[in-house]
Order: sequence, then C-alpha cells, then structure tokens
Amino acid sequence: MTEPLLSVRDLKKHYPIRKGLFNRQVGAARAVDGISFDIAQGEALGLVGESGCGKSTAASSVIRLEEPTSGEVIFNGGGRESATRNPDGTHPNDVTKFDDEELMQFRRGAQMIFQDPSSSFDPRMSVGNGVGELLKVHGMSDRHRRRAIVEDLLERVGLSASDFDRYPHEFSGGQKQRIALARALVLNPDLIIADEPVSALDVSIQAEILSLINDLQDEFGLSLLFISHDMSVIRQICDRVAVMYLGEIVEIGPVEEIFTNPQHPYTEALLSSIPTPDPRASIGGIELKGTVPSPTNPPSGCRFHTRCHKVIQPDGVDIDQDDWRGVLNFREKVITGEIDIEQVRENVAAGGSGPSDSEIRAEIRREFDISETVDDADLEETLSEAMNLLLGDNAEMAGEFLSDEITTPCAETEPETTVHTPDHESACLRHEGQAAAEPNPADD
Ligand SMILES: Nc1ncnc2c1ncn2[C@@H]1O[C@H](COP(=O)(O)OP(=O)(O)OP(=O)(O)O)[C@@H](O)[C@H]1O
Repeated sequence: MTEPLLSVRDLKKHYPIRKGLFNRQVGAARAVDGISFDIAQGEALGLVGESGCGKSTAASSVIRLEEPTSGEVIFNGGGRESATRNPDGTHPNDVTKFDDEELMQFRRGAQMIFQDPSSSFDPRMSVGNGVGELLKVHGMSDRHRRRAIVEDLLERVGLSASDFDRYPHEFSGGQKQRIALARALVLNPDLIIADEPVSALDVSIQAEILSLINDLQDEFGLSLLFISHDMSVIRQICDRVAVMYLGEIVEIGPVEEIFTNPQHPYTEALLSSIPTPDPRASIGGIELKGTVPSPTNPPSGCRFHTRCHKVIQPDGVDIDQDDWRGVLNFREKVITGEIDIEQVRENVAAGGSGPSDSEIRAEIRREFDISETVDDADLEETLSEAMNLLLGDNAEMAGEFLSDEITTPCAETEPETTVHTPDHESACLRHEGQAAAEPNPADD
C-alpha cells in the first residue's frame, strides 16, 4: 500500500495564556486540539469550519510556521522516501522533529498560499524576481535559467511572460493570487497548503482562481490542503473534506458523501448555510446561532453541544427538539447570570402598566423559543420553579437549580469516532454503539 504524502496524527497547538506581574501561565487556548488526517498523492483535502475553529493554526502548525505543541506531521515528499519508524518510536519523516536543514528541504516540497497575496510580495521587487527569488535561495545561480522558468510559470498561471518585469501594485487581487500560485509552484512542490485563497476576491474572480488551482493540481500532480469557511468552495476543489469545530475534526469523508449524507449536526448546519439552494443538499433552515466558544475553556463532552440542534435529551425525556434546544439555552443563560429579570420586566411593561409574573414568564419562553408548555410534566415543573426563583430575584439559586436538574448526555460524554463507510468518520454521541473506528495503521 502506498503511504499517504502527508499523515497528521493527534496534532495540537495550545497557546499559553499568561497574566500578572510574573507573566505566569494561567491557561491555554487549545486552538488545535488533537487532529488527525491523511492526504494522498494528488489528493485535495478541504479543512472547513467557522472563523476561529482553528483552521489557520492547523495549517501553520503542519508547515511549522508555528511550532506544534505535540503530535506528528509525517511528510513523505520533497525527495524523502517513505520510511519505517526508528527503534525509539519516532519517525524519520516527522516534520515536527526536523532540524533547520531538513526544514528548509521540507519547505521546497510543501508551499503555502494565503488569503491576502499582497502581504507576501515586496513592493520594490518585480514580480518575476519575487517569484524567482526562491530558486536563488535554493541554489540556482543562473539568472537566465531562473528567468526562463519564471516566465513559463507566469504563462501557466494565466499571465504573460512580459509580466516578469512589472511590479505588484500593477496587478489586481486575482492576478496577485495567480502570481502567488506561480511562486508556490516554482520549487516544484508535492503539497500546497492554501489558506482561504479566494475569500478576499470577487465572486467572479473566485471561480477563475478555483478553476486555475484545479487545473494546476492535475497538471503538477499536486496534493492540496485547502482551507475555507465555505462549503460550496470546498465542493468545487476538494476530493475529501475534514470538518473542524473548536480545535477538533468532527467529521471527515469524501466531499460528495459529506454533502449528500452528512453525519455530524455541525456539518449539517454548515451545509444548510450555503446560500444557493442545492438540490443535492436537502437540509435547510438550520440556524447556527452564536459564535464558536472560546478554545480557552471549551464546553465539556461534545464541544458542539452548546449550539447543536440535535443535542440529545436525557433518558425519559422526549419533548419537541426545538423546545429542548430552547430549554438548554435558557439553562445556560441563567447559569451564566445573563438573564436580567428587571430588564425583562421593563421590556414587557413598555407596552403598558406593570406586567404580571405570567406575562414575564411568557416573554422569557418566547425569547428562548420554548412553547407555552413543554410535553413533560417534570421538566415543566423544573422550568416553572427556575422562573419562580428568577422572579424572586434569586438568579444565582436559579442557576444552581437548573445546573442540577437539567442536563444532556452530550455535555457529559466525549463522543468516540464512528466509522460510517471505510473513509467516512464522524464523532457524535448519537452514533455511539455503531462501529467504532479501527486504529489507524499509521498510529503504530
Ligand atoms: N497567537 C495566539 N494566541 C492565542 N490564541 C490564538 C492565537 N492565534 C490564534 N488563537 C486562537 O485560536 C483559535 C483558532 O484561531 P484560527 O485563526 O486558527 O482559526 P480559523 O478557523 O483559521 O479562523 P479565521 O478563519 O478567522 O482565521 C481562535 O480562538 C484564536 O483566537
């Protein structure tokens, strides 16, 4: 079996949080928190998720622009042969252990392009020299040869050889991204990591650059790690996709399968937010409320449970799912002390004289999309008791009470990985009990 070009195993990047006079570490932002994936030769893997879920940190840790906290990045390219592990368990091709010389060689074989190409060009250097500079750094001293290679590349990315002597400011955003691609290709890499390469471009230009990346990938036999917050962009370019949430990969699989048969509720929500109606993505109307929680203090259990529309109800409870989501949102806001009962009272009173308690209760239920009564007598009583405490200015007690009385299994248990088809996995408690993931041979 051929080894993947890139194997990432349990990669973590934690940023220390420091405070106080002595700059002591008081915590860590777990931006990337144990991700694993493979990319085969010539394959394009997408990494998708909302802003702040750790995509860029993952990319820069793979290419070692950031030093990973732990994990392995095994790269079988850039002239390195696949290799077996050393007797001490380390791997000769583990990028995280490379010394400076090995790192330099690795960076010939793995190149990165960014969202804003302007920032990576020297405005005083012609684009031709900017692209050719890498050849010079890596030992090609013949100026004519460098020029010939760069001119050829400029043409392959849809510009012309005569653009060699022009300067970055003379080009549009889309053209600059073409030049960035030429530069990424100049050392003949095996892998390109593209971090939101079309997000800053007009939609019409986006399509052109995506199609160019597709063509170049075929022509050069490249592997691609393609980062985007946009599922529709991923679909245009990738063979497989890894869905990332709060530092973790929650689902990974072939793009078409993920689009037609998503298994994780977060993937469903991302698909549902694609603006153009897509007949093959039959999910609609799932609203992904709020932002990704802080990686400094991620939610317990499944990290997505605080926003999940399919969050599990405890044994013995079987109410309308939207009501259940509303009940959990209410619980959370009471616990964090974010319900200002005086404010609610004032809002309700705005329409007339002093509101009754039942009007305030109704307002809170409306606010959290909880029906007038939920279909479970015990739960209804718990809600009623919590509202009594709020109305009696006992917000703290209300929080403690709800924290004890209402819970979801999703907050208590970290989901294991479930294998749906051999190359489609997700981590959601709803699938628990189905086939568990086989250990990856590369972990041995
Ligand atoms: N140097 C840093 N120190 C502390 N926290 C950081 C640092 N860099 C990133 N983070 C945090 O790590 C998390 C992941 O950030 P990252 O930029 O990787 O996410 P992203 O998915 O790429 O988002 P975006 O698309 O907005 O760049 C965020 O919560 C961010 O605030």
